[in-house]
Amino acid sequence: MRDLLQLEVHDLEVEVLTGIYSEETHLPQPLRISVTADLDMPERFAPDTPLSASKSYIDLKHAATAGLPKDVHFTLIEAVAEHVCETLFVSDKRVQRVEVRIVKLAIAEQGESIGITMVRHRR
Ligand SMILES: Nc1nc2c(c(=O)[nH]1)N=C([C@H](O)[C@@H](O)CO)CN2
Repeated sequence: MRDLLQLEVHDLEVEVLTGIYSEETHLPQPLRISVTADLDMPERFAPDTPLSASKSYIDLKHAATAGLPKDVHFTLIEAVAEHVCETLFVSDKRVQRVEVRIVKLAIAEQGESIGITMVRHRR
């Protein structure tokens, strides 16, 4: 089995224009987004191995925050997850798989978490 490195960022709260219903189409709403990216990695990380041998986890944070367009309405949160996946695949060919979990915070009634998890593999 191949070794892999998983970069992770969890529980980012991001305002995104998303939703099916008319009351959701004008104002951004809060989503909780977590991202895991599977990366090819070198044979070994030595003490002096530079960051270029890996990938900054800050890139994941950027893909799920500033990298999301403010002026696009995403009908489904699936499309938000898709955008995050595409950003990471395009940014680095070593990224082989991306998992994005999105919880739509505004629809919780008693603290439950409602949303999706998308897993995409590089095609
Ligand atoms: N799989 C999905 N189901 C639903 C979504 C969605 O984005 N993906 N969105 C909605 C509505 O926007 C809802 O959250 C508004 O309360 C319903 N189901």
